[in-house]
Amino acid sequence: MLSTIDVQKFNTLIEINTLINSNYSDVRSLLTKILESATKLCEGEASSLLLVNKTDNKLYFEIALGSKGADVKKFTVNMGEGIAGWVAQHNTSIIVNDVKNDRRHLVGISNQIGYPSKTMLAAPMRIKDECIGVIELINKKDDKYFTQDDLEWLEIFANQAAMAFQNARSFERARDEIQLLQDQLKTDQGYHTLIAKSPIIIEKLEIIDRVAKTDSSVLILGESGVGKELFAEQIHLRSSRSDKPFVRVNCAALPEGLLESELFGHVKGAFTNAIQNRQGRFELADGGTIFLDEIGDLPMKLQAKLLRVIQQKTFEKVGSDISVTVNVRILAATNRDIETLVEKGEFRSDLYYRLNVLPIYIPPLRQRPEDIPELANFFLKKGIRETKKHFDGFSNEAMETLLSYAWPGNIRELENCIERACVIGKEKYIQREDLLLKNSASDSGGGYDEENRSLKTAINIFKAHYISKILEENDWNQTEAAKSLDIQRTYLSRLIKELNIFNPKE
Ligand SMILES: Nc1ncnc2c1ncn2[C@@H]1O[C@H](COP(=O)(O)OP(=O)(O)OP(=O)(O)O)[C@@H](O)[C@H]1O
Repeated sequence: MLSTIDVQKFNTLIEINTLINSNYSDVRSLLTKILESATKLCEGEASSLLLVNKTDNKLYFEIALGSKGADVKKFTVNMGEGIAGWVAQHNTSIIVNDVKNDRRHLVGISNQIGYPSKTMLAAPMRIKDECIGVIELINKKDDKYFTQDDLEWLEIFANQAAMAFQNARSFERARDEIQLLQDQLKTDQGYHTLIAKSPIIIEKLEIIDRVAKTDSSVLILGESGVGKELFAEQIHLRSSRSDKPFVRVNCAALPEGLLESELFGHVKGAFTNAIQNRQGRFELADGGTIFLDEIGDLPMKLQAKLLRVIQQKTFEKVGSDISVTVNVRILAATNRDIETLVEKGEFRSDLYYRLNVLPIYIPPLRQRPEDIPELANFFLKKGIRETKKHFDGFSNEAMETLLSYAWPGNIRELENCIERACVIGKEKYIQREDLLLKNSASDSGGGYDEENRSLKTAINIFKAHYISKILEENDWNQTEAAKSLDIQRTYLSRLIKELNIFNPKE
């Protein structure tokens, strides 16, 4: 008859099997669950799961449980070195109940983390007889010894882990491949992949879905680099015009004369270099969508012409008085404070109201940290493709830095940062140093890392955060912000300098 503990073990196995068959996508939590179960059922105090990296023939701690788990993860083990290395090299499981006197034991790691190993149990994770990793349990509870029975169970768990790992890896590879192909397809068609994970962006996409079905103009607002152009693409791609052209124009890129001809075209002889008739972007976009980026920089004269296109769908080419009629949906974007431009008389209010029928504000990256890991991994895959290097991801410290940085340049800055890290980083994980970022919570007031944990640093980080927030709420008007903060304006201005507070609108 089965004992209670066996029933518990069998139930755990069934539970793990169900998970393996249902949740391929999150391999880390699955492996953690397997390791936790093995540790609990074999009564270990601590445990690790190491994976073999064939490129450098080393074992990396993928998961480490127990009081010193976080410390262990910094180490790597050479093939054949230590008990885990021995198990990987010989592809055999072992019980070591007198670790101190076992030649294979790596004293270095135990000493450095201050966690003496007395007893150990280790089993290889095998796929088609090849060892791809090792599970090891450390110190049987209550100073007991590990038994043959424990070892047999650990082997079963190690097999489960190997199976889960293999399934998840194939799943991830297929998913990455699909994403890469989709991305390639989009790039070939001139579009970008939009990564969205945070609830706030998912909500924006839902709004965009609804907005896309209409023909109204849309004004997309947000700081530089937040992805306004990608949202414009989504509006077009989700609309009934998606099989028609999507034409982009940067209104700040050209001087007034050239921009007019670029937008509306010209006829032969309209100006010195007009040697033949030329279609403008509005005509090229006929039936589709035009995206006017940096609309806040559109010169007054062209603002009047644009207003007419919106109201009457007609315009004249430069040098012609014949009206051209087009059916174009207008999307516009700006990172400038357009309301202030209207107040100052630099942007026509009638055009603003026409464009602003459906305004969509894209929040800066610092307000949606959930997007950071997803975006970072997406750019990492692009970096891998371009540099042909093999990165498996980011070290924990690197990811913490990405998450705590303020990203004044938003996603564009993150993209550049990862691209650079792929070039300078060494396989197989991107390290914090490769990011070339100050490890700061707000790009201001100095970094906050292991060596720099003083109260003064923490206070400065808080001050920088808080002041940025108040400035943002007051549209970066220092007089107003100083009033809210109840300090002198001159003192605020000094703090801005001292704490390196950056105005993203400048
Ligand atoms: N959600 C996202 N997923 C993937 N890539 C993104 C995302 N958002 C932005 N990017 C990338 O970040 C970069 C900046 O995006 P984009 O040009 O759309 O920003 P913008 O808000 O229009 O900036 P600007 O105001 O300076 O014109 C681009 O390379 C874009 O592909």
